[in-house]
Amino acid sequence: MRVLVVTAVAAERDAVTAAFPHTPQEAALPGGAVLHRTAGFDVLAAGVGPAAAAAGTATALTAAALAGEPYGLAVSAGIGGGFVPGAPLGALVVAERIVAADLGAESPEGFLTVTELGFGRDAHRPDTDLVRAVAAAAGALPGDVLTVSTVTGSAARAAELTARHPRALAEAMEGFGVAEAAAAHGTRVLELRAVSNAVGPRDRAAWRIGDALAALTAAFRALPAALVPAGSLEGTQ
Ligand SMILES: O=C(O)c1cccc(C(=O)CC[C@H]2O[C@@H](n3cnc4c(=O)[nH]cnc43)[C@H](O)[C@@H]2O)c1
Repeated sequence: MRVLVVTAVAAERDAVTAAFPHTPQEAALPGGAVLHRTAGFDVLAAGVGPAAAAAGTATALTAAALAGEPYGLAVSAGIGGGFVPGAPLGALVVAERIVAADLGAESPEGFLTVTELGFGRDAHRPDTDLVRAVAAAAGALPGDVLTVSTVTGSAARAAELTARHPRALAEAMEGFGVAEAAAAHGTRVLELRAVSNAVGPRDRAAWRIGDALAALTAAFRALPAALVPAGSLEGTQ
């Protein structure tokens, strides 16, 4: 089975495909997005945010299903903000839970999750064995990864998220969208983030994007070893 990897931007997509020896083959999806296919992994730069991620993931999963070659796993991957001190710059984080951290409602008593409001779910829990295998193979830290629509830019917001999600190691903007689309197809999901910046007061000059992209490439070099025993790469080359 093949693996679908969904990133936000092209630089992240290219960091993933750089892990593999062959030049990726390009394949157009309905609607015009382009998959980069290599060594059992199809990588899609679907855009920034959960809506773009869900739309791109659903399109790729549907196209594969209609072609009679469904994916065995969808992976949300890219750079992300790390909560200090648990996830320093350059660290890799694999999601134990993929959490929609700002999907819900404010109330005088505090934030209400979409689950508390009675609609759908506010978190997906990837397969525990798969998470453990990826953590061991790639040297990734297991913890919660938050999906937010607005990048955290203040100490107060970082503290609020940490109080609400004490197991959070990273935040990014796409994981929950990928996970919702994967769940709709009955496809397993993972989220893998390389930490480019600390979650907190905005300081774009301090982002270490190059180091994080290099960590992402290293993680995907290690990933096949973790996925073969789990059956996600059987029958691929
Ligand atoms: O400017 C560049 O060269 C560049 C190269 C690769 C990626 C980027 C991005 O800006 C990616 C945006 C993407 O990154 C995630 N992200 C990173 N840090 C955070 C954060 O602190 N909070 C939330 N999201 C973060 C996010 O998933 C964005 O989609 C630029």
